[in-house]
Amino acid sequence: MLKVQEVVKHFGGIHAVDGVSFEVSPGECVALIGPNGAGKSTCFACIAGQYPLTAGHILWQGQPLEKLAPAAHLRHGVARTFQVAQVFEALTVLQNVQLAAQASRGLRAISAFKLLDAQAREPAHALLEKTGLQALADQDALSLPYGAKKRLELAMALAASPQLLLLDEPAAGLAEQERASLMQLVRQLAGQGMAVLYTEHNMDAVAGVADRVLVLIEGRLAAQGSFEAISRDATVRRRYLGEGAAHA
Ligand SMILES: Nc1ncnc2c1ncn2[C@@H]1O[C@H](COP(=O)(O)OP(=O)(O)OP(=O)(O)O)[C@@H](O)[C@H]1O
Repeated sequence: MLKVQEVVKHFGGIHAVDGVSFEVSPGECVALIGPNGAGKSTCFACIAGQYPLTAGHILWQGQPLEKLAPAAHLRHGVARTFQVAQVFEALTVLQNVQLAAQASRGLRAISAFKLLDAQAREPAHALLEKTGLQALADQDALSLPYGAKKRLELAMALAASPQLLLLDEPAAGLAEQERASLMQLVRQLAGQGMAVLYTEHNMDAVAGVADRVLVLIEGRLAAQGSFEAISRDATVRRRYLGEGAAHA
C-alpha cells in the first residue's frame, strides 16, 4: 500500500503541497485532479522521488519512499510515466521495451543496449501484445504517432513488473478514441492487482476509470471519493468542476 502522510512541499514562500495525506491500495486506480497550480504535479513529483519533502512521509509497502533516489524506485516495484512520453527514439519499439526490462534489472543503459538479448525478447513481445503495440514492434520509436508513444512509455514502465504505477497525465495530447482505449488498459492493470495513481486534467479519463478521485485545491486535499461523489461536492463544483470554474 502507498501511504502519503502529511506531505508538505514548499518552494520558498510558495506552499505547493500543504499537508496532504491519502492511501492507494493494490488493485486501486486513483486519480489526482484539481485546478491549475493546485499542487498535483508537485505532489506526484514528491511521490516519484523528484523532490525532497519539506515535511511528511511517503511509505510504499512500509518502506520510506522519500529516502530512495528515483532510480531506486524501480527496484522497489514503483514505476512511472511522464506528461510528455519519454522513449528512446533511435531504437525500435521492441528494443525500447527490452532495454527497459534490462535496465530495471540494474544493468546500465549503455551495456544493456549492447546486451539486448533473446532472454528479454519474449517478455518484451508479451508487453507489446498487452499494450496493443505488437504490429509496431520493429518500427523506430521516432516515427510513432503520439498515442503509440504514450503506450510505448507505459509498456516500458510495465517492463519493470511494478506493483505501483505512477502516471503523469496519461491522457494528455490523446484523441478521444486513443484516450478511451489507453484508460481502459490502465483500468485493466489495476484490475490485475496493481496500485495505480495518476494525475489528470481530462475528466473523460477520470469518470468511469478511477475508483477514487482526490481533489487538490491550493495544496490541500479538498475532497475525495468516487467521481460521482466529488462531482456533487459544493467546494469542488465551485472551485474546479462546476459552472464558471476554469479548468483545462
Ligand atoms: N519548481 C518549482 N519552483 C517554484 N514553484 C513551483 C515549482 N513547481 C511548482 N511551483 C509552484 O507550486 C504551485 C503548484 O504547482 P503544480 O505545478 O504542482 O500545480 P499543478 O496542480 O500540477 O498545476 P498544473 O495543472 O497547471 O500543472 C504553483 O504555484 C507553482 O507555481
